Amino acid sequence: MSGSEMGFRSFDPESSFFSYPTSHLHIEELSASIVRSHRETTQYRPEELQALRWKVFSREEIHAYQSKSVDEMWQHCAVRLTDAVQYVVEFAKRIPGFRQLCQNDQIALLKSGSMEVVLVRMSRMFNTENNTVFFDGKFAGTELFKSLACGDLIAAVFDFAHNLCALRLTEQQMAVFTALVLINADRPCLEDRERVQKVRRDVELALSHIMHRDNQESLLHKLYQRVPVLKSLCALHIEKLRWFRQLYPLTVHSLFPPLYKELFGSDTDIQSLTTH
Ligand SMILES: O=C(C1CCS(=O)(=O)CC1)N1CC[C@](c2ccc(OCc3ccccc3)cc2)(S(=O)(=O)c2ccc(F)cc2)C1
Repeated sequence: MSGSEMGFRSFDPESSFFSYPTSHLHIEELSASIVRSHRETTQYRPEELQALRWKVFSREEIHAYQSKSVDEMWQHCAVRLTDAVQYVVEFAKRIPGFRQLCQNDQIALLKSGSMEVVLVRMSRMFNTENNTVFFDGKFAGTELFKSLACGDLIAAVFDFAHNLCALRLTEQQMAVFTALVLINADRPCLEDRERVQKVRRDVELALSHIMHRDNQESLLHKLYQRVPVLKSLCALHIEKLRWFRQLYPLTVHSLFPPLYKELFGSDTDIQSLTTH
């Protein structure tokens, strides 16, 4: 092992956090740990999705979804989104660097990043050949979501999933990319931004390492280009939620999952994430 691969730890008296040139071994271990966490916290494995790929909704089934009321369909998607977010919370908690952050910063990163990770994970569930996404056990096109009355959000969600799916990331690349989406030192309300940046730097090294190993470094800039689109998608979701909440305040208040309201509602403090 060369000197740089050994990586020498130097204790930084100012902080309890070792500041060391990241060793090659540390990055390999971090990548493996993130991939393992991803595998343990995705609701469907790639081979399962492959098998389901052509299982599409019938015209009658699509009609049934389109006949749902706006509030019923919104509630349905809110419940599914909350389910998916809970898997993202579990994924985050299993990322070595994430666990070492203070509780408030873990919550701040999840509040601003969990939806983005769901949207990235959604691209695994996308079929670019017929522009459908896995939903409620089968693959659905945008027309199925008509009763949500937010066609621009759905079109943008599908567009993002299609473009990312077309990059054909491996599960390992997807895993480390979602960790990078989550661990972002520019998020609002972070107490120890520097510490988040240190963890992020290692995840960035892990992603470069994996893309280099797979001979796909050309994908890196395409991946980084997708990040601002994620941000705009989440802003559009919040805007639509505000519109929906004005029309159906009681549905949001009494029928939406508490975690959904805490994450995406007005700035209420997040109880359920801390009790996890
Ligand atoms: O794909 C997942 C999961 C990803 C992680 S996983 O492990 O692969 C299991 C599946 N999703 C989980 C939830 C899903 C979701 C995606 C975006 C979304 O945007 C915000 C929103 C909220 C309320 C109304 C409209 C839009 C809400 C839910 S979904 O419901 O399937 C859904 C899908 C498409 C669509 F056009 C609208 C909803 C995507």
